Amino acid sequence: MPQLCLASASPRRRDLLASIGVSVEVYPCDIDETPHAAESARDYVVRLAREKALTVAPLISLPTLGSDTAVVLDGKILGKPTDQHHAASMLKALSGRTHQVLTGVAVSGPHGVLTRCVETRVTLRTLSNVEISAYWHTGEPLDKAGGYAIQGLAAVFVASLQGSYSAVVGLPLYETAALLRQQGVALWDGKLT
Ligand SMILES: Cc1cn([C@H]2C[C@H](O)[C@@H](COP(=O)(O)OP(=O)(O)OP(=O)(O)O)O2)c(=O)[nH]c1=O
Repeated sequence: MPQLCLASASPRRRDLLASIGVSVEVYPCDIDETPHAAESARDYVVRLAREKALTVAPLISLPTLGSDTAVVLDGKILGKPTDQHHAASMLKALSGRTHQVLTGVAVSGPHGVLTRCVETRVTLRTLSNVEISAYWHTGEPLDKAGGYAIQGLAAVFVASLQGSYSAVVGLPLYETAALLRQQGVALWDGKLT
C-alpha cells in the first residue's frame, strides 16, 4: 500500500524515499518552472515544490509531496541545460567555485501544506574544457540542475559539500522525514523514538 503520493517525474526522488522505507505512488506533474520577476531563489524552489504538490493533491487521497532543486551561483538560478553549449557555460561558471544548491519540499496532507527549504554549499574543483566536453557526452548533465550529478560521474568534480547530500540529489531526507511525520505518514522509526 503506498503511503505517499510523489508529484514528480524524478526517479531519484522515488529512490531516495524508497531508501528510507517510504512507498510511493508516482504522479508526474508538469508545471511552468519560469522564475517570477524579482523572486528570490528560496521563494522560487518553495513555490515550485508547493505547486507540484498542490497540482496533484486533489487527484488522490494520500499526503502528496512536491520538490524542486535549483543550483544558484552569485544569486543567479542555473536551470537544467538545454544543449551542450548551455551545459558547458554552466560548468565553466561553477568550476573552481562554491555554489548553493537549494531544494524546496512541500507536503500537503491533513495539516495543510507544510514546506521547507534546505541550502547546501557545494565546491567544485577546477574543470578543464576537455573534461567539461567529455562529461557532456556521458549524457548525465541533461536533466540535472546546474548540469551535473553529484551521485554520478560528477562525484569526481566535488571537492566538498556542506549541508545535505540527499538534497543535492533531489530530496533532503532528514527534513522530508520531519514533514512526513507532521502529516501523519508512519516512518520506520515511528514507534522507536
Ligand atoms: C545538482 C544536482 C541536481 N540533480 C537533479 C535533482 C532534480 O531531479 C533535478 C532538478 O530538477 P527539478 O525540477 O527539481 O526536478 P525534476 O524535473 O527532475 O523532477 P520533477 O520536477 O518532476 O519533480 O536535478 C541531481 O540529480 N544531482 C545533482 O547533483
